[in-house]
Amino acid sequence: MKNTLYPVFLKLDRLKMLIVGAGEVGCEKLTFLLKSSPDAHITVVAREVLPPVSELLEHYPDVDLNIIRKDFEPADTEGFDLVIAATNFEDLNRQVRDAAKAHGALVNVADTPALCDFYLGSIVTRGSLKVAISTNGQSPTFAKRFRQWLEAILPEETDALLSHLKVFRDQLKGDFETKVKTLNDLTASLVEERQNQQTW
Ligand SMILES: C[C@@]1(CC(=O)O)c2cc3[nH]c(cc4nc(cc5[nH]c(cc(n2)[C@H]1CCC(=O)O)[C@@](C)(CC(=O)O)[C@@H]5CCC(=O)O)C(CC(=O)O)=C4CCC(=O)O)c(CCC(=O)O)c3CC(=O)O
Ligand SMILES: NC(=O)C1=CN([C@@H]2O[C@H](COP(=O)(O)OP(=O)(O)OC[C@H]3O[C@@H](n4cnc5c(N)ncnc54)[C@H](O)[C@@H]3O)[C@@H](O)[C@H]2O)C=CC1
Repeated sequence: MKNTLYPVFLKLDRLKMLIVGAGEVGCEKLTFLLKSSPDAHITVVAREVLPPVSELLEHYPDVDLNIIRKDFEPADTEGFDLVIAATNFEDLNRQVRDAAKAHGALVNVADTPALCDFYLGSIVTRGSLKVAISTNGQSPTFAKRFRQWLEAILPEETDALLSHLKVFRDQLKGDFETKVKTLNDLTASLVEERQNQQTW
């Protein structure tokens, strides 16, 4: 099966996100979102809210997380750029999707991949480096395990290396072509030395 998804890296501090449903799945999505993007602006609308969701407010004291305990109404999706439907009712999730689409948002429907405009991925972070993993919806568990494997093998000094490269990059003189060649020559050993060292 060909994976035609196109990954992008969203600046969630500039967007408004709504999550409808705050059970196991809403909580999981929210936890991973905040872990990666604690500067996100997130509103949660749910009839009932699991305690771990409210506890996130203690874990991220500066977070812009607005938890509203109420039944979902279509008007709740107004003004949001991204909407996640994570209730335990398929029909309700579809209603959330329809309302969100009518308001121009991109939608993720947790129980129905066919209705999703985007999927959430497994995420590995090492300072400035971020790797997003998707299995095309085939096996989120594989995505999770692959994340854990990458987390285990990525050296701690990865972020320091990126910082050094940024300093070097800023100091480079010459035209674009010369800069590209210098940076490629400098980093060639990263690929050569590591090739065939680690396998999945
Ligand atoms: C399509 C997608 C839509 C979306 O949610 O965005 C989707 C859909 C579904 N997930 C289901 C189940 C599980 N999901 C997880 C975990 C994760 N799910 C995530 C993403 C995605 N899940 C998107 C595709 C990603 C891709 O392309 O690979 C991760 C990566 C990111 C995140 O959630 O933030 C996160 C791991 C985070 C991490 O640890 O790094 C686990 C494992 C666990 O929790 O241990 C299970 C149980 C085991 C199993 O079923 O595999 C079900 C069945 C529900 C049911 O049966 O009722 C559906 C619906 C369906 O497939 O029909
Ligand atoms: N994408 C994914 O990674 C996964 C998706 N799922 C699917 O996600 C869905 C949700 O599962 P859980 O979180 O375990 O369910 P849950 O029962 O723990 O939580 C459901 C949430 O929806 C809220 N809700 C229900 N009716 C509502 C209404 N009218 N208005 C506002 N909020 C309402 C509940 O109060 C609760 O907060 C299920 O359909 C499940 O199949 C399950 C596992 C993983």
